[in-house]
Amino acid sequence: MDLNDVREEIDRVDRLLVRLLNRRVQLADKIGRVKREEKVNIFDPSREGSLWGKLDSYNRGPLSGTALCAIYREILSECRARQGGVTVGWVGSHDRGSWIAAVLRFGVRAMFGPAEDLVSLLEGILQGRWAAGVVKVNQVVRALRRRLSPWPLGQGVSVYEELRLPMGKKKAECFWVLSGGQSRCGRRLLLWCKEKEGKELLGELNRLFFEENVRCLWKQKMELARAWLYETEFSEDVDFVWGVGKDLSGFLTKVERGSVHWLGTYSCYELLSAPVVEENTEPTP
Ligand SMILES: O=C(O)C(=O)C[C@]1(C(=O)O)C=C[C@@H](O)C=C1
Repeated sequence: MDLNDVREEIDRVDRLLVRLLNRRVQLADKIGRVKREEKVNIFDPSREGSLWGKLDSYNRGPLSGTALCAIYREILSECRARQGGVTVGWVGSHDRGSWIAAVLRFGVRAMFGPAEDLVSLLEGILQGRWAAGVVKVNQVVRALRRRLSPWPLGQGVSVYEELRLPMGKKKAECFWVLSGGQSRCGRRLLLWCKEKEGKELLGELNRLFFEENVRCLWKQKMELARAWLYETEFSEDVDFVWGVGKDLSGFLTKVERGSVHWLGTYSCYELLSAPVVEENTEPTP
């Protein structure tokens, strides 16, 4: 194989890619003009949610999903910036995890601002100061346990995505992307675990966090979970499908990719064992 021949081919592909990228940016500019005229928000989390699903289904490899995601993160970041830009709030000045997650989600062309706590983040989103917010799931859980803040769903702010940042070999830190409006994912919780555990955890979760806000559904069998998703996914009030259990994400990734609007998975045990932090015991920056 002649190296120069392959490099020439790469040059041709690069030229084409750059041309196509500019075409995409021009189309986003067009949308930006309409959005300005009609006073529509630049950041559209539902549209972006469906875009991630579509990209994944277009990708036949060998490009990895992670790489495709990283490339599109910056493409979208540029498109939003040209439309006027989005500001993203993040909670947790004492640890930079949420900020890193925010940059990894919104790219280098977004603007970022720290929020004192979850309540100020929710307020900032409601008041339009931030188009989106990123918060560690454990921080939401802690705030809920201290009854410091309302469950964000149904209060004018919704959870749109869950991000997982790998931390070490086996661990990952979970973050939520919040934004204004009603996300298309409902208020149902899909628990995916053994019957006995499921019943216990369901009771505990309801008692601790969700009260009347979230309808919980527990399914033990894959076929039932699938039937449940088909039956509910496009109905109005299903906005939030939250799976708990190890196998669920793999199953949905394979079977349902692109059709489930948003799905987060989290271990119930991690959630429930999150320490209750008393007032004034937060680590200081
Ligand atoms: O579809 C839109 O509303 C756009 O503005 C385009 C676009 C994109 O570049 O794909 C950009 C920003 C939005 O958050 C969603 C998608």
